[in-house]
Formats: sequence, structure tokens, C-alpha cells
Amino acid sequence: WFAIRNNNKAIIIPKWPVVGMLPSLLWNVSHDLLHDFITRVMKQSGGTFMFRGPWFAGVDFLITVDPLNVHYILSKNFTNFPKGPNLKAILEPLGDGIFNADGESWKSQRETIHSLINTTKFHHLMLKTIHFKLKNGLIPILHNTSKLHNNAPLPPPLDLQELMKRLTFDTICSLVTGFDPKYLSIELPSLPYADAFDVIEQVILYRHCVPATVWKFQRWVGIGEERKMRQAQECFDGFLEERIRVKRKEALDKKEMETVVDDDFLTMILSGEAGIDQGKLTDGFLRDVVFNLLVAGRDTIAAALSWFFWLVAKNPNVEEKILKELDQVMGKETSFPTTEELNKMVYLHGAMCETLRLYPSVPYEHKQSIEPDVLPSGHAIDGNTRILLSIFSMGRMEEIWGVDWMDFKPERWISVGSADEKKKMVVSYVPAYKFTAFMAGPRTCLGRKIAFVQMKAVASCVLRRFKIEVVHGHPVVPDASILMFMKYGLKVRVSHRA
Ligand code: HEM
Repeated sequence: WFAIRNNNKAIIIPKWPVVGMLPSLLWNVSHDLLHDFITRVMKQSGGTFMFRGPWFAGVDFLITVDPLNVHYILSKNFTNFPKGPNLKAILEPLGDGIFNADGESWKSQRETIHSLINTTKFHHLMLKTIHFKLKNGLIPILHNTSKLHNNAPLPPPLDLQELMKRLTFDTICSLVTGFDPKYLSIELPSLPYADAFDVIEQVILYRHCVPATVWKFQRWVGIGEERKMRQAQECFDGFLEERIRVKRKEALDKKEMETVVDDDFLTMILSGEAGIDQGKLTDGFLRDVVFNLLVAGRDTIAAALSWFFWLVAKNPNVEEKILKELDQVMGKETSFPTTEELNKMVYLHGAMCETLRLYPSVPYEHKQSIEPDVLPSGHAIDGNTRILLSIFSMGRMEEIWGVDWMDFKPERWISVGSADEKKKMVVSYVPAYKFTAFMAGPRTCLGRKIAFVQMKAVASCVLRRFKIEVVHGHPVVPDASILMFMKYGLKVRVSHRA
């Protein structure tokens, strides 16, 4: 009261009897301010803060953005900081897949996924798939609306974020299951299993926000959000079961015909390329692997591309430099870029990193200590302490990025290469404990490389053909969600480039 009365800019988080600091948190969540609020708390507290929830609710957590702590938790003392049982319960729809696994199960899944997605074959399949989806999905849709734009004074706005979600849903489904749902078509169809996927993510967020006893009770009785979760899970599991059944049959037919199997991720696993014992390939195991990969590769890229297009539209100087680079790399050619051309797009790469610094697709990472420990910042923690790493706030720390941290500056990521690199512009090395959008240490993202290829391919194809303008007055704010989406979507108007 004293601080407010004196118009003090410092954030005061009262620790009330019984309810602890929960009111401050809830107030900020309900006013769309969660990420900014946490960032201000981090700046004010020197990078680490202990949040105390209601008595006996078991929701206390330590939140940190200190790179030394992050390094310690994610790498140096990695074994003391697994994801923990609380998160495992919240993420139960992901089954025993890689996101929800710890220990040996996690290790063997990581090896399998790593060995399959980092092959030239998978890389080719990915480029082919994105090319197909751009040519037959995104570009025709933008072209259609853009024609209207050029001929009519008031063109209909498009929700670009919605288009990105549809594009990445089709792409990742095709890559993982070999099936293209055609969610991104001119008619913008409604697909029950795609909607179910969204509901599952929303209810996972809900579980993060209420005490475990509340959502577990709701699940037991079958009411509220948990009822929605059960229905959505049944629907999405039905879709996955069908995909697995079809793939099993195809794999069998191909074996009989002795044809070379060179398809999607699921086919590669079933054909024994991953070296997994056939006895282990139960429907449940395959369901978990596939579901986790769909989660990993869909919304992360959709969110990053949405923020990228918004930032570029707001920064014409960056847009100009990207277009100049694209002209240099691809000449007058407007065909799909090759792998070599994508590698040469250094400025565009910097713009993508800069987007993920300011708007990381995964804004928070959860860990839970096993044993008591002392963090490099000097904070002593008990065993079983929940820890939240705020990736969003890390991208906004002056101590890490300098005084111009709020500027969208792809140049931050570019430097002059060595003599071996012929002194060309190259992407600078930035330690993973500073730039944590893909996490760091043994659990670092396995799809980082393919994510950049996809994002650069989509961005270069769209920007060369279309000018994107954000609809005047459209509010762009991050949603308080486990994934960094825009709360009201991204309403834009597109026109053909001259
Ligand atoms: C912009 C795009 C992406 C971002 C920002 C991103 C970010 C992340 C982050 C923060 C994690 C750690 C999550 C956690 O431990 O809870 C992660 C893990 C992972 N990512 Fe990505 N990701 C992206 C794209 C992809 C893609 C396209 C794939 C592949 C299909 C992928 C596969 C994975 C896998 C398998 C893991 C689990 C690693 C493990 O636990 O060992 N990611 N990613």
C-alpha cells in the first residue's frame, strides 16, 4: 500500500498468511501480464526468486534466470534435476514418451530419435514435405487473399498464426506418420483430432495453474476441464491408433514385396532401422513416441514463425536486409531454396534466433531437485524443490544481452568468419546457457537443426512473394500458456510483392 501510494515502480509481492504469494500471481495471469511480471521480478531480485504458494498446497517453486544456475541445473549437476513426478503427472497424456521420461527410458528414446532424424534421408523427406505444403497449401492461400487485396480497397484479414499452426500440423504429421491431414487447405477444414490436440495442450496448462489435488479430483469425478481432456484424449488416441494400424499393414506389405522402405519416421521404426527390438514395438510404445514428436515439432515452429512475421512486419529495416540477402543467395529465382541456399541465409538465421530470444516457443522449463543442493547463486534448496527456468525472461536480461536487449537486432547473431571461412559472415557461437530457447545440456532439443531448416524455408518462400502488414490496431500479446502463442492470433493483410 505504501509503495503503491508513493507510486513506487518496484514490484511488491506480499506473502499473505494462508494464500502466500498466489494473489499476485493470479492477478498478473488474469491481466495478460504473467511473462512481463515474472521478468520484472527476475530483474528486481537479481535473477533468482523463491515463490511461496498457499500453505500445504505444495506449489512453492524457485524461479531463476541466472546463467550459472541454468548451467548447473541443466548440465553440471543434471542428475539431481530430473523433470520430477509432479510434471510427469501433469503431462500424463504424453504417456512414457521422451518429454515425460527420465533415466534409462529417456536415454534409449533419445538415442533412437537422434539416430533417425539426423539422417540425410529424413532431411530430404523433410525438404520435400515442406516444399509440397508450401506449393499446395500456404502459397495458394496467401495468393488467393492477396489477389483480393490488390483489387479491393478492404481485403479480408488472415490469421497468420492459424495458418502456421495448420501448416506445421500437416508437416509434422506427414514426417512422423506419413499421413497428410490436409488441415491447411483453402477451405480451412475443421478436423476433430486437430482440435483435440489443442484441447489437450490447453488442459495441460490448466493443470499447471491449479493445485494437483483439484485437477486430480476433477479427473476422478470426470468434470470441468478434465472431462474435456478425457474426450480429447480419446479422440486423438483414436487418430493415432488408426495411423499405427495403417503403417503396420504397409510395413508388412512392403516386406512381402521386398521393396525398399524409405519413408516417414514410423515406417523407419517399424522396418527395424532404429534397431529397436520388434517385441518392444507395441501399439502403446509407438503411440507415445509419435505423440511426443507431434508435440515437439508442431507448435514450437508455428509459434516461432508467427512471432517472426510479426517482428519483421514491425521492423522494415530488418525486412529489407532479409530480402537483400535472399536476392543475393537465390538470384531472381523464386523456386524452393536448396539445402545449400538455406545454409547461406545467415542474416535470416540471425533473425530467427532473435525471434526465439524475445519470444521462445517454450517460455518455461520445469525441474525438480532430488537431493538438497546449493545453486551457484548461493540459494540453498531442499530435496523435492520445484524449479522453473524462465526462458522468456532470460532473453530480456540486460546483464546477458546488453542495454539494447529490447531491440530486434539479427546482427547480434552474426560475426565475420575465420580465414578458413573466407572471412564471410557466419552465425556467431552463443553459449546454450545464455540462449536457452532449445534448452541446454544432455536434454537439449533434438530438432534444432530441422527446426531452422523448416523455419528458413517457410520464411524465405513467403517473404519473397508477399508483403505482410499487421492489421492496424490488432492487439499482439503473448498468451499465458505453456507454448508462446499470440493470445488473439496474428491478423494480417498480404499483398504480392512487385
Ligand atoms: C522452433 C522450434 C523448436 C523449439 C524452440 C524447441 C525447443 C525445445 C525445448 C525447449 C526442449 C526441452 C523441452 C523439455 O525438456 O521439456 C525441446 C526438446 C525436444 N525437442 Fe525441440 N524445439 C523445436 C523444434 C523441434 C522439432 C522440429 C523437433 C523434432 C520433431 C523437436 C524435437 C525435440 C525432442 C525430441 C525433444 C526432447 C529432448 C529430450 O528430452 O531429450 N524439437 N525442444
